[in-house]
Amino acid sequence: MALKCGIVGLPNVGKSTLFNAISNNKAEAANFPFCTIEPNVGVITVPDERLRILEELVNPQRVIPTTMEFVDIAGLVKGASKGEGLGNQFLANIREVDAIAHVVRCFEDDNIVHVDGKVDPLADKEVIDAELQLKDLESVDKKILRVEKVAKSGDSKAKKDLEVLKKYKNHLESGQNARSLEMDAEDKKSVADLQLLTAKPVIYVANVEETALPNGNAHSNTLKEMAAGENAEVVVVSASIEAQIAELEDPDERALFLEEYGLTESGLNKLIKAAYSLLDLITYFTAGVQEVRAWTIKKGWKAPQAAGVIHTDFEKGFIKAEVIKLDSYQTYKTEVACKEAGKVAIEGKEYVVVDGDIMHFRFNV
Ligand SMILES: Nc1ncnc2c1ncn2[C@@H]1O[C@H](COP(=O)(O)OP(=O)(O)OP(=O)(O)O)[C@@H](O)[C@H]1O
Ligand SMILES: [Mg+2]
Repeated sequence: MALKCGIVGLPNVGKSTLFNAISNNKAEAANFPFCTIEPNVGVITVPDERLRILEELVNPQRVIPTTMEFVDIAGLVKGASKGEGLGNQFLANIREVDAIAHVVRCFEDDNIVHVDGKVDPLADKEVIDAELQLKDLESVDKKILRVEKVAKSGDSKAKKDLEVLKKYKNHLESGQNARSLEMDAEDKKSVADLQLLTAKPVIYVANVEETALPNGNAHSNTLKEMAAGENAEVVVVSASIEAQIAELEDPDERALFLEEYGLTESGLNKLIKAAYSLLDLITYFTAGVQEVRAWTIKKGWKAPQAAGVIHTDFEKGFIKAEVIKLDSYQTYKTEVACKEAGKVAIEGKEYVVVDGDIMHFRFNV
């Protein structure tokens, strides 16, 4: 289940700098099985302190974190929805991602050209939003044309679709993003096939100058105020610093570097984690002497479905799951000791996996 987060924004705002930092992370995770990489896609590991805790307890041969993909989508400009600056191609790239990291320039630097002449995070954000909205409007209009005919013939599903589509049309035409339209899950089905760009969950990345770390500057604060109104998160990073951090291989050196900038964690890590939870993803672990491993599932998944991420046979032949909580593992140190202390729960098909569960599946093939 590869989660893709697209890096979107105006040209020259720091997207590639950020992406390069991410790609360096990918090189670090090079011992990964099954990662095919396209030139514009970086497969990165999802940072998780719990893996280190498990590693110390279990002392396995290898530790395998879970991964996520970042896609560097080239800069969008005004008119992108009309094909300006290869816009259509880039917009098609956005269609394929699950979440959007919207990079907004918040750094002042006269040497770095801003496409619209001045640093103005809200105006920049609106340019991007408007292009995505126009593209969505195009999708909605096309579907309206199709559905209208069927609706006229009295088809009740088409009538309902039409009603929902018109709501989206009005919403988009008033300059708003599809994600802010309140719709129940049933109604949303009428637009699900369109994969609306502005319906995708978004995180804003405020790219500030390094002297503005750790808390950001006036520009990033403006962005935060805006984002609060959208219930969206803002991650403050300095892309150029992130690139430097990514080049440091020694964790101690990294920690020192971060400390110098008053940071406890790299902006990239924060961004990855934020993207992960934005998509309602959670992690469970398997822990054995051969391998300690993190697995990604969606919040709310039951044990058999979660087991299926490891192997389809695990899902098909699911019998039971043994579940240990991380704090029990930390207290009792081994699986055997956990068992003796009654801290291994035996769960059935209806068990909803909780973030951080350490799972052992029993199955039949
Ligand atoms: N936080 C920052 N502070 C100062 N300069 C920065 C910062 N982030 C990026 N830059 C500089 O901004 C310039 C543009 O960065 P970059 O190439 O990453 O932008 P981009 O968004 O990928 O542009 P494009 O859409 O054209 O590919 C680079 O010279 C980079 O070093
Ligand atoms: Mg670039």
